[in-house]
Amino acid sequence: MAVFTQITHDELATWLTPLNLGTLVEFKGIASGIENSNFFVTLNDGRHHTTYVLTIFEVLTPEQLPFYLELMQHLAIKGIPVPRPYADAQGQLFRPLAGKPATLVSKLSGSDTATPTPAHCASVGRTLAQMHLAGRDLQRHQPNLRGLDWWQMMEDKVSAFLPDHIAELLRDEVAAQTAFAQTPIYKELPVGAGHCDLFVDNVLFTDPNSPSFIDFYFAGVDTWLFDLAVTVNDWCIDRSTGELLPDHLNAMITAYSTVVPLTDNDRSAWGMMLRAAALRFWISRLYDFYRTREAAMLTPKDPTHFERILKSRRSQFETI
Ligand SMILES: Nc1ncnc2c1ncn2[C@@H]1O[C@H](COP(=O)(O)OP(=O)(O)OP(=O)(O)O)[C@@H](O)[C@H]1O
Ligand SMILES: N[C@@H](CCO)C(=O)O
Repeated sequence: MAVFTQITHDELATWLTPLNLGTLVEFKGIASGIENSNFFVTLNDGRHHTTYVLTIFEVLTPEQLPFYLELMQHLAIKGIPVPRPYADAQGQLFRPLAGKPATLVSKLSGSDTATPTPAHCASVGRTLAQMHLAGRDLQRHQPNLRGLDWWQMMEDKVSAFLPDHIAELLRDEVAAQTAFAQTPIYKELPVGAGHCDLFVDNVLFTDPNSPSFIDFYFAGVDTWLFDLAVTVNDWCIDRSTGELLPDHLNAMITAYSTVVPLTDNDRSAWGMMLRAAALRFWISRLYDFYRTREAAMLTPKDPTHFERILKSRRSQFETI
């Protein structure tokens, strides 16, 4: 279930009026997703029925939202296949609905794939690189809020729940990433707006060559290589072992580097970035696992999947 906030037809119709997109025909909650309340909303502009996606933000604050929504708007205007948020006459991209910030964005076609192939990986890699280039002139800046500072802050909180040898792994990796962030190799990596959560369930396809990216609500300014590593760690793996699949990996890296060439420095950093990307989601899943159990709300995602991926990447790539 992913409708945490209930709304009425009248309440929504009133909220939609300043967008001037048409009259409300119907709306229905979207079942998947764990962060926000999402609805498909159908409007009639006098000639056509068009369906949009309404998101009510359950956790994100009005201070954090402008970056995500302006990034999506910026990318959509530049032709990157992402949802376009709609503004009212004052240019506001979100306004309160049922006491929480809410936005209306375009609905993209297609569905996610349960079985990524090298062809999917190639189109995702190419589009990710195009997205990185298109984001270079975005004016607004917000760091990846799930970056190194957050890992350091979360380490003690989640360690409390872990057996000693697993807490030791966590401590060791956070320390390795802290040291790596001080190296010239890290400091030379290209930085810009990234999706930072481009998992298989956040990409919709009408065919394997036409991906659209959704769910930008963990986006942030980080190294482009970290964004690519997050993507590789979900798209180019054997899902039971977490091991990298060479054909998927080659397809994604080759397609990405056709648009944004990878440098020798990028290659030197690659192993640590794959480890960083695994660490980021291991920590967030650990946190959600214990927090969600307390709240008894949703089935949490499996943290041991990323513990396994981190161990595998650590055995493959040494600390720099
Ligand atoms: N712009 C869109 N166009 C089409 N479908 C969308 C769009 N936005 C969301 N969806 C649908 O709604 C579902 C849930 O959206 P989303 O993944 O953003 O939820 P969430 O709770 O924010 O995310 P998550 O649990 O992945 O962090 C998606 O899997 C997709 O099916
Ligand atoms: N992609 C994240 C969830 C947040 O979108 C995960 O699989 O842990």
